[in-house]
Amino acid sequence: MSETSTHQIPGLKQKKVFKIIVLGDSGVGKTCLTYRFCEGQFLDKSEATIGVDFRERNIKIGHEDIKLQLWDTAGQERFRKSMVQHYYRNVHAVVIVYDVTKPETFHSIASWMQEVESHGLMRAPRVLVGNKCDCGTPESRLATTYAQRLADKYGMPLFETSALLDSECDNVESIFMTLAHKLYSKQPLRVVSVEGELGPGVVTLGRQKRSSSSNDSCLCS
Ligand SMILES: Nc1nc2c(ncn2[C@@H]2O[C@H](COP(=O)(O)OP(=O)(O)OP(=O)(O)O)[C@@H](O)[C@H]2O)c(=O)[nH]1
Repeated sequence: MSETSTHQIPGLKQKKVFKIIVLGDSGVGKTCLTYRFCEGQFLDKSEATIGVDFRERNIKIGHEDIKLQLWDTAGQERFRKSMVQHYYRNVHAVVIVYDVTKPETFHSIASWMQEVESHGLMRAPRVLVGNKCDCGTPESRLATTYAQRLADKYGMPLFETSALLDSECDNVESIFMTLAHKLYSKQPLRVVSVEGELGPGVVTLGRQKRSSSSNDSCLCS
């Protein structure tokens, strides 16, 4: 987990910043979830992330202003490559996402956990998210009890949701707010200066169009 550091520039307002990385196979909906949380709507034309996308949202906990930085990482190995070291620098919390209609994305969780562990983040707050609950039938979706067992094994809360449905907005909110509250209660954490300025080591490489025939996309409602 991230070390505490403070960058103080006289005269500038200081704000606590929590860096949260979002991991999971390609196409599970990481970008749409982070977009839903930061922009309050579904991202209609999501494209495969290259490297990492960066979004942030200011929240309030009690009377304190907090900035949540969400690092939406590429699920495709070829788009991750040497970027991985950047993702894991100064991370405070981790979100691991799978697609409830694609068991293979659930089975990948073990290897995502290994990656998290190899970067020394086993003690960082983590949550597991089953996305695309609007897709398929209850029978075709991965059973909650099954997912809950794995979440329990790794000691992380499970959220099942949909980035697509407006009615699930509060649920998406809970994912990140749960982490924010956990992090806040463990202060002190990294403090950075300057509204809206990205810190060092922040890299955004843009996005690649997701082809409409790509079988890792899903808009089934
Ligand atoms: N039905 C449905 N489709 C979704 C949902 N979330 C995302 N999608 C679709 O799933 C596809 C992939 O979404 P992304 O958010 O780009 O997936 P990602 O995990 O960021 O993918 P990478 O950037 O390749 O790692 C897109 O076509 C989205 O429109 C959801 O909750 N429900």
